Amino acid sequence: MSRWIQDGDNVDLTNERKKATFDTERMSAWIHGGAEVLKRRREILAFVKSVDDFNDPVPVEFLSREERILNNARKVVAMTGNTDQIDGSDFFGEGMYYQALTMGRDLHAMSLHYVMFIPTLQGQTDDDQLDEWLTKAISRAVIGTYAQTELGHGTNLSKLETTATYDPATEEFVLNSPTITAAKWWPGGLGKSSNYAVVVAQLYTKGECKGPHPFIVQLRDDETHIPLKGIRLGDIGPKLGINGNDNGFMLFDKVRIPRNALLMRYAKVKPDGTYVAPAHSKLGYGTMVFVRSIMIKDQSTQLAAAATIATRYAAVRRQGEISPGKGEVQIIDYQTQQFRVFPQMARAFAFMAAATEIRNLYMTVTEQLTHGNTELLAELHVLSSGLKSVVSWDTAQGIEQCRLACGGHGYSQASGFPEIFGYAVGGCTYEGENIVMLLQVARFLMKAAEGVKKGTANLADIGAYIGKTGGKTSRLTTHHHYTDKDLIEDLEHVARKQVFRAYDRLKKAQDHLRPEDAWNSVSVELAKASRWHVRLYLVKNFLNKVSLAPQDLKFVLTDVARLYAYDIITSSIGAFLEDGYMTSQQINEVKEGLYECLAKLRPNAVSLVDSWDYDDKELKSVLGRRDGNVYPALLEWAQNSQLNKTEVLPSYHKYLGPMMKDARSKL
Ligand SMILES: Cc1cc2nc3c(=O)[nH]c(=O)nc-3n(C[C@H](O)[C@H](O)[C@H](O)COP(=O)(O)OP(=O)(O)OC[C@H]3O[C@@H](n4cnc5c(N)ncnc54)[C@H](O)[C@@H]3O)c2cc1C
Repeated sequence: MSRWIQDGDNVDLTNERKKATFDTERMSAWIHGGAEVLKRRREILAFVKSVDDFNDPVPVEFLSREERILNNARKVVAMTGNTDQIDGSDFFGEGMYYQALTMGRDLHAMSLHYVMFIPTLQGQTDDDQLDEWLTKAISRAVIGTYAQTELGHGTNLSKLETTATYDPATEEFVLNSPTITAAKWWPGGLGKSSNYAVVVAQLYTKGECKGPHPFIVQLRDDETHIPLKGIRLGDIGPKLGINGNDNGFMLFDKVRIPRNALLMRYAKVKPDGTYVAPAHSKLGYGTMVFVRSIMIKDQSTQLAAAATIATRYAAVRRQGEISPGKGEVQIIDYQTQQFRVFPQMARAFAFMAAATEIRNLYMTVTEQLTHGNTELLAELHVLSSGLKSVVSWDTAQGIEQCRLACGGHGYSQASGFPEIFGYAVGGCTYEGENIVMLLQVARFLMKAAEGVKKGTANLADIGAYIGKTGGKTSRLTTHHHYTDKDLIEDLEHVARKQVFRAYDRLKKAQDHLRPEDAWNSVSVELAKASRWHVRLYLVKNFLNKVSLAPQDLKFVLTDVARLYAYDIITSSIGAFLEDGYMTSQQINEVKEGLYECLAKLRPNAVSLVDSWDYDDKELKSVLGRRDGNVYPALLEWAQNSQLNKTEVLPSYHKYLGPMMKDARSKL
């Protein structure tokens, strides 16, 4: 390697960092919730880096699936020995950082254990069950997963086919998969790792079906780990991403489980088979809401990682010329490049701000529920469903934009993008398919619109704009005088208009169609209304958070927040023009504002992404290296390829060599 010296063109990122107009360290503290949290995060990172078992001997993208699963399992066990250092059960806080550093864009044998199994036990068991199961789960004496989805049904829970039929003679439930489509399909860690699961099955008692309920079920023998009699289990095979996880399938053949396997915090079955219904029909949704809430943080972290890679690489990479004779240009100086990458950075900031809010709301609701208060449950359900949908969607698209912005090297696994995308895009589907989630949000919006029309609406915070009467035209004059208040009013106008457009169309359709058909016939408009509702929330929340930021950070954060909002407006120009609410001149003003933000963010870009404080070990991207020393690192990374371990591949000897030899002999 020493024979070839470094190309003098390679950019030292320290020069980029000197251009920043703010203090990166202070920005990092602001992002992470204070200097103390940032310090703790760094301590954890330093600790994890110091333990050999947490590190990957070779980059995981070079491993087979089995090797990846083994690699992850080793880290899980290393984590067990260090739980006093790292509490992996706190997925809002340190657990998340831990995830990011050690497993990153993969899930491991115990991911579902922490994200779904333990939270379900905490949320759905009665006191006796909690005593029995939580200690075992937290100590890792058992590894659990969450098995709800089936081969035939995921979204439509009411049509799940797995049955749990109560037998009062033995005080047991009989778990059964009557058909192939009843096979549980997808649960993380089910294929080979977990020995327990929360299984969702249709509860039958006294000849009546009471709908889907959660049961705790042992799947594998404690000693041998072989599936128990009557349970067929396996791995579902390779996927687009998350291949270090053994997502599994499972079929039951009349498996008997005790009565108290039913998680009985809300619904109960008495020994004689009498069913006791939960006090509130939505109480069982707690775990889903929890996971959706943490997903906002998780997704924003993935988009931030992608934006970090694309921004740093854009500062390193030189291509083409702007002024002849002045040498090749850092691609970050092209406006088109800024237009592609900076909005992704802005989105990641906006999503992180929302993640903090939704976390706080989740905590409040959980506290209220312990006192039997369900007042905010619906709001949390709507907000978490809508945010989950919009954020995961925009994250997936944003990652792809970042990848494209890195040209050919973005296509290499060395960039990190394939792993990031493969992981993040799964979030569009699990925990509620995105469109289905938007349609759930739309139910709330249609109810709110109905209330406004009838004068009975009682709209708190997030839905209040639906009941407002806004101006007929935008107040925007020039982008220099475009206040946060004006901007929010403009977005509120479009969101409100879409809510009532969907509502009016729904009402019209209901005149001649059955309610379900009417709903389906306007569902594209309904989903649109939900998207606007969520985007409005994201902008409002971000602007508000920025308005409370320290003065020295506020300048640059305002550019970031404005870019986020302007990008939303300029991506949907028609919505602002169609009813004459804005003129094309006003839209041009927004565009000017956007271009100005790009130019203002250019000198701050590298430092802004630095503020997320990713360590190279976390980022796992050759292109996104903190020191910008991309090219030698790419050559070194490629040496990991199995194909480079031999001078000539056996395939040459077996197929290609003889073919060419034969062809040569015939010339
Ligand atoms: C990476 C990954 C991990 C997963 N982990 C788990 C796990 O640990 N445990 C578990 O139980 N499950 C898990 N799942 C399954 C996941 O929860 C389901 O895939 C998800 O709920 C969607 O259900 P589905 O696959 O049946 O999609 P479908 O519902 O069949 O969706 C297919 C299409 O139909 C549309 N559609 C469906 N219903 C409607 C409707 N009512 N109105 C309009 N359009 C509709 C959807 O929008 C979508 O476009 C995982 C999935 C993935 C991808």
